Order: sequence, then C-alpha cells, then structure tokens
Amino acid sequence: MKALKGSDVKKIDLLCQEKYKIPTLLLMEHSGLKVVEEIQHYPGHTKFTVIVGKGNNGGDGLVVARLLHLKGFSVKVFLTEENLQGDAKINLEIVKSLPIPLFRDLPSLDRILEETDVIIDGLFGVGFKGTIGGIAKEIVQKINSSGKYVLCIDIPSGLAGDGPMENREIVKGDKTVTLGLPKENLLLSKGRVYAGELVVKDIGIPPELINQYKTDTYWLTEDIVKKLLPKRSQDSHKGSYGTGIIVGGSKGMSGAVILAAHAALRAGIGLLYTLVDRELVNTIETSSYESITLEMEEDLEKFKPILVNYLAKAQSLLIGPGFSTNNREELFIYILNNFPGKIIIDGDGLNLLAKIQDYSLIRENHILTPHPKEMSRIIGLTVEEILKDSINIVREYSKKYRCTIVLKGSTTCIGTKNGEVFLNTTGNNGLATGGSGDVLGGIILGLLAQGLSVEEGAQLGVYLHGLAADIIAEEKGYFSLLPRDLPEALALAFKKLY
Ligand SMILES: NC(=O)C1=CN([C@@H]2O[C@H](COP(=O)(O)OP(=O)(O)OC[C@H]3O[C@@H](n4cnc5c(N)ncnc54)[C@H](O)[C@@H]3O)[C@@H](O)[C@H]2O)[C@@H](O)CC1
Ligand SMILES: Nc1ncnc2c1ncn2[C@@H]1O[C@H](COP(=O)(O)OP(=O)(O)O)[C@@H](O)[C@H]1O
Ligand SMILES: [K+]
Repeated sequence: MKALKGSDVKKIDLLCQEKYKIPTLLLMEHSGLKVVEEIQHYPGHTKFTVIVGKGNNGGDGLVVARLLHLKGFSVKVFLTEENLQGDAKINLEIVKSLPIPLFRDLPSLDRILEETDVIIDGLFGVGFKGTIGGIAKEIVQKINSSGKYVLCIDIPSGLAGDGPMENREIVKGDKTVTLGLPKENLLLSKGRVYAGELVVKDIGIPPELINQYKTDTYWLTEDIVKKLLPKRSQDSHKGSYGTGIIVGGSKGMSGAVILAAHAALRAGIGLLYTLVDRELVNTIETSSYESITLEMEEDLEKFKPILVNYLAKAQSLLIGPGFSTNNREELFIYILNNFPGKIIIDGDGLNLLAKIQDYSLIRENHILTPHPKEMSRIIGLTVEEILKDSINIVREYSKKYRCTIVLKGSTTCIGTKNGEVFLNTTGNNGLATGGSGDVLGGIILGLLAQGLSVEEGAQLGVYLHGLAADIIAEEKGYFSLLPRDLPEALALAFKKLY
C-alpha cells in the first residue's frame, strides 16, 4: 500500500477536484462518515467530545459531531478558533444550526472531558507544521491527561505527516483513523506509539487516482509480498532452489550461525553451506543436520584458493552473524570483493564495515541489515537522530551506497538503491531477544538463493520474519518467544501467504 507525505494530501485533493470533479466537501463528508463507522465498534460509549482546530481536520471533526448527533449520541464540540475557512466553515455553520453545544473557553475543557467517554481529536491534521504552542499545547496536555479513550482523525495532532518527528506535545491516541492512505510517520515506530491502533479508511478517492499517483514510500502489505514468493514446482531438485553460504560464528557465538542456518533451510533453500572457524565445526555439525560445514583457515593467503572454490558454489552469501571483528578485516574484504552473487551483511559484518570505513566495498546486490546502533556506527548520526527521521535517512543512504538497507526495529525500514522505502509492521515485542536478527539474515539468504533480487528478498524476508513471530504470539503470547522458534513457524507464515 502506498504511504503519503503531508504534501501528497493537498496534491490528491487537487487531483480529485480537477480531474475527477469531486469537491473537497464530499471528501470531508466521507471522512466524517468513516470515522463514525469506526466509533460504532465501541458499544457503551455514548458521550463524545470533538476537539475542532482551524483547518480541514477540524472540518472533518465537525462532520463527525453532526453525524453522531444525528444518531442520537450526546456530542459536545470544543472550538479552538471561531474563524474557520472553506469546507470547515460550511460544516461549522451546519453544526451551529443544530442543538450541539459549542465551547470555546479553555477552563471549560476540563469539565467537558471529565463528562465524556470518547475524545475525538480534530485539532490538527497533516497541515500541522513547526512546533505546538499556546492554547493548542494546553489542549493536547489536557487530552493526554484525561485518561479517556482518544480517537484521532487522520493523524494524532502535533505529529508531522512525514519528516523529522520532534519531541513535543503530541496527542496520544488509542486509535487513529487515517483517511485515504496512511501517512508515512504513522507507520514508524515512534509514530505508532502516538497513533495507537491504525485503521486506514477509503474516503472515496478514485482507485484510478491512487493507482496512478506516484509515491516513493510503501507500507508492506500482504498484496505486495505475495507477489514476491518464490515458485516451487513438482519437477525440481535441490539444485532448483539455489545454494547459499553463511560466513560467521566465533568462540562463544556459534548460535548465531545455527539460527541463521535453520532459518535459511526453512525458507526453502536448496543447499546450504556454513563457513566457520575450526573450533566451531563440531558444534555446527551436531546442531544443523541439513547444512554442510566448511572450515575456515587462519592463514588467508593459503586459504584463498580453497575459499574461491567455496564461493563459486553459491548464489547468495550471509556474512556477519556472530563473526566477531577481531582480525577478520582481510577475510571480510576478500569475500566482499570476490563473491559476485548477492550478499547480506549483518551483525559483525556491519561492524567491520564501520571499522574499515570503506563503503566502496558495497555493491548493488548487497543488503545491509543494521539495527539503529549499527546504522549509527556506519553513518555517524546518533540513534536518536536516526529514529526521528528513519524513512528519509534510509532513503538517503541506500541511494548513496546504491544498495538495499534494512533498518531493523519495531517498524523495519527497507531502502532500495532507487530511493524507494518499504515499511514493515509485522512482528511484535517477542522478537526483542538476541538472535532474532540472525534468523532474519538466514531467511533473506534462503530467499535470495531461490532467485529473488535483493530488493525482493529483503521485503519478503522481513515480512515473513515478523509474520512468523505474530503467528507464534497469537497462540503463545509474547514473553517466551525465542528466535529458535521462528524458523519452524516460517512454515505457517509461508502457508498464510501462498
Ligand atoms: N485528501 C484527504 O486526505 C482529505 C483530508 N482532509 C483533512 O484535511 C486535513 C488537512 O487539512 P489542512 O491542510 O487544513 O490542515 P490541518 O487541519 O492540519 O490544519 C492546519 C491548520 O493549522 C494551522 N497550523 C499549522 N501548524 C500550526 C502550528 N504549529 N500551530 C498552530 N497552528 C498551526 C495551519 O495554518 C492551518 O490553518 C487532513 O489531515 C484531513 O483531516 C479531509 O477534510 C478531506 C480529504
Ligand atoms: N518490538 C519489536 N517489534 C517488532 N520487531 C522487533 C521488535 N524488536 C525487535 N524486532 C525485530 O527483531 C530483529 C532483531 O534484530 P537485531 O537487533 O539484529 O538483534 P539480534 O541481536 O538478535 O541479531 C529485527 O528484525 C527487528 O526488526
Ligand atoms: K487529528
């Protein structure tokens, strides 16, 4: 599904009017209807307060107030400004002609909120810019301290639709009904905290317009990833599903390779090699039956001719899980320069990259899979700076390095060399255990071996990894989920998509 920037909303409004002759007043009516439709899911809530700001978000709020009143609910409107314009003004006049109580003085707000079941936030929409101050700031504070159920129209007031999310007063919603298409920041980890449950509602924008409208950010939804599934056929053999190599592991960190190996195998790979230090060979052998274990030699010069043969076997390579960064530089550089296939650089592979600081090693068929701290080591911004504006930062660096970047988190941002960003929201806090990232690397490795491009493998892999965790959590909850559970649950995740 496409995700919009604040500026896209205005452009889409204009296209609706000019190309499809749909007046914005109709879109506003539709928006109000869809918000009310969502409110009706909550029986027992009969008293509503709508907070109305001076823009079109306030106009949507006024439609909601009218429709709730017509349905017989008790509705109060708190107006921040008398002087509304355009469609919002028309809706204010309608509300004024009905017996809906209107309030304007701030001191009355505490009492009104006290008496309400649900607060509907129509203070600011995507037209919000800069910082929040004055009366608006006080209103947001009152909403947030009310303890009442808060439903945000389009976006929580104070949250920017796209771009950097500043630390300031923002409405904390229980639910956000976003209109037409989701706005970029609603899908990021930080924005999701304010949005609460996110519901996307169709407001009558013609599908032709949406299909033709170009965006460079997408929400990874089932319809997108389904198309990326590798094909399997009855008439096939292990050679049909590709070969991959995992280069990783070190003393005390053999588990990372085992997790990645199980994941690659459950992702459908035909043949899997692991390349590890001599002291790990036995451990890997006894834990991963289906993979073939290759032994790394300490003297790189002597090892090179053997290594070249190993590398020639595979289409995809994962380097980094549990690899350690001690004395690995030369081997790392050699592999990056001599493996022509698709490479996933994860964990200590990324730390080596940050240590070596030679980003010319990165090529188009490489995927970097950093968590925010690893990203910070590579690009030199702080974790906070990265999380505040992840979409634009991932876009900038995946274009700059001309590769695919998977910035992991509760929302994972995938940037491609062409500047597209895909946002993934499958997955849950059960994944917040060391080892989950190793499983992700393995899944992507398996998909790349089966012929997916780096862009496709990253999208499908990240989606499946989260979906596997969601499938487990549905039955068993979040606390006890372990990375080792994920490879097995992948089977159900694939089945859900096929
Ligand atoms: N195509 C769509 O998606 C549609 C969107 N509509 C609604 O329209 C909204 C956007 O409307 P607008 O562009 O009027 O914008 P908003 O309703 O977000 O309001 C912005 C208003 O607040 C003021 N403002 C901005 N930043 C401020 C700040 N920091 N402090 C104080 N005041 C500030 C602006 O000057 C403007 O008057 C959407 O979020 C949505 O709710 C619907 O009405 C219909 C169709
Ligand atoms: N709260 C969460 N919600 C969804 N996904 C999460 C959450 N926490 C972690 N993850 C996912 O788990 C994985 C963790 O990877 P990483 O940080 O590299 O850890 P590891 O040390 O296990 O390799 C990533 O894919 C990330 O997106
Ligand atoms: K709002």
